[in-house]
Amino acid sequence: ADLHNLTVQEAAAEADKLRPQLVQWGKEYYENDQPTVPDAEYDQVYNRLVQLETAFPSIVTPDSPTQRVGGQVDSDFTKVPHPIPMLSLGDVFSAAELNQFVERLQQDYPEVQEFNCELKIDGLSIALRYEQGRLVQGSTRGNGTIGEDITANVKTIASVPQTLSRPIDIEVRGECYMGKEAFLALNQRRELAGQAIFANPRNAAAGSLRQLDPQVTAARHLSTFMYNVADYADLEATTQSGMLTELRELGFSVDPDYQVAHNLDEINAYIEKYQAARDQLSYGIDGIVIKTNSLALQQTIGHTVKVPKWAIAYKFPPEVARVQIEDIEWTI
Ligand SMILES: CC(C)(CNC(=O)c1ccc(Oc2ccccc2)cc1)c1ccc2c(N)nc(N)nc2n1
Repeated sequence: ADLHNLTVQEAAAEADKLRPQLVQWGKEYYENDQPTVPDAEYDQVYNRLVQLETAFPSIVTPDSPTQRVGGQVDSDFTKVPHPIPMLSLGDVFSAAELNQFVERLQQDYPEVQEFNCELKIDGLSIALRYEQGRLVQGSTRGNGTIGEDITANVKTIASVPQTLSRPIDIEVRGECYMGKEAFLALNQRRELAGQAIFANPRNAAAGSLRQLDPQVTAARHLSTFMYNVADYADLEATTQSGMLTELRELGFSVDPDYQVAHNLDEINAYIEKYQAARDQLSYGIDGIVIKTNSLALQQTIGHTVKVPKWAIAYKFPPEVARVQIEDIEWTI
């Protein structure tokens, strides 16, 4: 029944029915990995219990599944400010526009002679904060200046290091994504359970990260590729490519496909290489990011309110889902 016309007693009665159900399903899931219900059904019942307990805090019991360590009762996540904003990227959709961007940049700043080319992974941006080399907070990009706290969830992602190789304070940003295989498997499970499937890997990753229950996130096989440091003052690197190498040495998962380019021809060769290899990659990419390689020059060139002026995203046309013609019913 709709939350608003429930009495406290009715809410308590409904919650008392849902809890043992979730505990039972949780046991099947976490102990012998034999869930009798699909994730989506678990999520649905869990979120109903969260709604009931949020609307009627007096009915919360200490043993409620929502009170598990790391679980959060409030359905909206704690907000996390990004003092150093997580900027967006300007987009271009053709070689001509890309050439224009590079030529104009080199006209304004002739000293720009090196670029770093990186894949643009089809996921969502996250920030990871470490103190003395230990993970203390994970957050989503949100609107670039305010994100959501997803610390408990990022801790379940295998590629997120809990401890770095050096005990430094650092905030690292990158992409959280779901690989193609994990995406297809998840959608097959949801299809079998008659649940709505995710339209693309990005939505699947976002839905999996924004789970109130970290154990559900853990089962979604998320991956990360880190690509930026909020304040790189303590790093040795003086270039974007060097910073990525240093991030890998610190223990982060970094996409190895980055490559330094010295001119438009080398940039275009990189783009052609990955446009051709797109289907073979184990994760989705929606473009290529070209950055001025020198970190000092990045600071000189600067940024607008929303995007850096020393980087551009060259976007690929959206991958079309191939459907065999014989699968389509023709109405004559
Ligand atoms: C370049 C940047 C926008 C990150 N950089 C920033 O967010 C950023 C943030 C503050 C900056 O400068 C400031 C420092 C202090 C205060 C304000 C701004 C500069 C860059 C970006 C965004 C998305 C990317 C993506 N999907 N894939 C790859 N491979 N790279 C990406 N790179």
